[in-house]
Order: sequence, then structure tokens, then C-alpha cells
Amino acid sequence: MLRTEHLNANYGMFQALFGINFAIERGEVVSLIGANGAGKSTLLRAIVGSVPVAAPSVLLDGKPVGGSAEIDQLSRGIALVPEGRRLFPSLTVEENLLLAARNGRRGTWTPDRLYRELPALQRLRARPATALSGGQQQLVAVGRALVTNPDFLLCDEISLGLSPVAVETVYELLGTVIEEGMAVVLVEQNVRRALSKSSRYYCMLKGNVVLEGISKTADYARVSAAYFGD
Ligand SMILES: Nc1ncnc2c1ncn2[C@@H]1O[C@H](COP(=O)(O)OP(=O)(O)OP(=O)(O)O)[C@@H](O)[C@H]1O
Repeated sequence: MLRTEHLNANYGMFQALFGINFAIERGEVVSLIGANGAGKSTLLRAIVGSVPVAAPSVLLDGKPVGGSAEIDQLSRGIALVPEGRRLFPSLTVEENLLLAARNGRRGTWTPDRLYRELPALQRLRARPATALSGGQQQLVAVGRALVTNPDFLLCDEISLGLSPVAVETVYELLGTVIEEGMAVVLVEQNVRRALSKSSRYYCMLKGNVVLEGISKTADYARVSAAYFGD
């Protein structure tokens, strides 16, 4: 299990997270919803170590892993697909994937497997990553995390700004990943999609978790009130 315990996070003097208790079991799909600025990205960044936190507040299987660099979290099986993708612009699709694979763990996800799952990506492998469409770049961004073979895949707004067809392709890939037992955290702007793809959800507001529950039985009126802080 990956969890945070009373996690606080600051950007300088500004406190972005207040005592967050969040947990995800191996193989589980959990969504994280909330308005802009609620702290969803900060929570994911804190888990992978790109926002500093007190070491005991992020725990993997009961052991503190907070405060480590992102590359150390990859070796522990925690990978982030960051908001805005952040591909290396000077590298090709293939180079982006190979670099990630080298920093991650060995497993069933390799660049070749990814090309088999996504033949369109195979044809683009020699292109600079930034010469791709938004949807294609998002597939590379998800692929880059997948080839590190994580147990926990943290996805930050992977459907933002994509065409409906591109969103479908990205979620099809995630579907395969989930079926094979990888745990996924989904930060999603689209609340309906978030709830339909996850078994549990957390709703954040102003750096706090204000509501959590089972996605299937979520009461939309309550979720909406928590989301907007009514
Ligand atoms: N690098 C940073 N420096 C200072 N403040 C930041 C930084 N990144 C985020 N914040 C602030 O932290 C708070 C939480 O932001 P965060 O990006 O985690 O929210 P979010 O829920 O992911 O929203 P969004 O959907 O807009 O990404 C916001 O008030 C934001 O302005």
C-alpha cells in the first residue's frame, strides 16, 4: 500500500497541503478530483519527491519513502505522468522511452511492447517528441512512465486539452494497464470520467481532502458541493 500520513507541503512560505491522509492499495484505481489549485498536482509531486516533505509522511508498505528524489521513487515502483507531459523536447520518442526504461525497473512494459500496443507510436519513434500532436505526446508521456514498470502509476490530468478520440486512446491504454494489476491514481478534471474509471475517490479543496468515498455510489450533489466548497 502507498499512503500519506498527515502530509503537509509548502512552496516557500505558502502552504499548499494540510495534513493529507491518502491511500491506495496495490491494483486499486483511485481518482483525485478538485478545482484548479486544490492541491492535486502537489500531492502527486510530494509522493514522487519533487516537492519536499517530511520523510515519515509518505509510506510504501509501511516504510517511509518521503523526501527521496523522483528517480529513487522509480526504483521503488512509483511513477508520475506529470501535468503538461514534460517530454524531453530535444529527444525523439524512442529516446524519451529508452531513457525512462534505463532509470526504471525491468518488467513486462518495454518500448517494444508499447509499440505493439500502439502501432501509431511505432511509426513516430524517430520523431522529436515535441513534433507530435498533443494526444500522441500524451501517449509517450504515459508510455515513459509505464516502461519504468511501476506498481503505482500517478496520472496528472492526462486527458486535459486532448481531442475525444485521443482521450479514448489514452484511456484504452490505461485500461490494459489496470487489467494487468497496476495501481493507478487519476487526477481528472472531468468528475464523471474520474468516478467511472475508479473504485474510490478523494475530493480536495484548498489543500485539504474534504470528501472521500466509493466512486460507484458517489452522490454527485455532495461531490459537487465538496468540489466547489459550497
Ligand atoms: N511551484 C509552485 N510555487 C508556488 N506555488 C505553487 C506552485 N505550484 C503550485 N502552487 C500553488 O499550490 C496550490 C496547489 O496547486 P496544485 O497545482 O497542486 O493544484 P491542482 O489541484 O493540481 O490544480 P490544477 O488543476 O490547476 O493543476 C495552488 O494555490 C498553486 O497556486
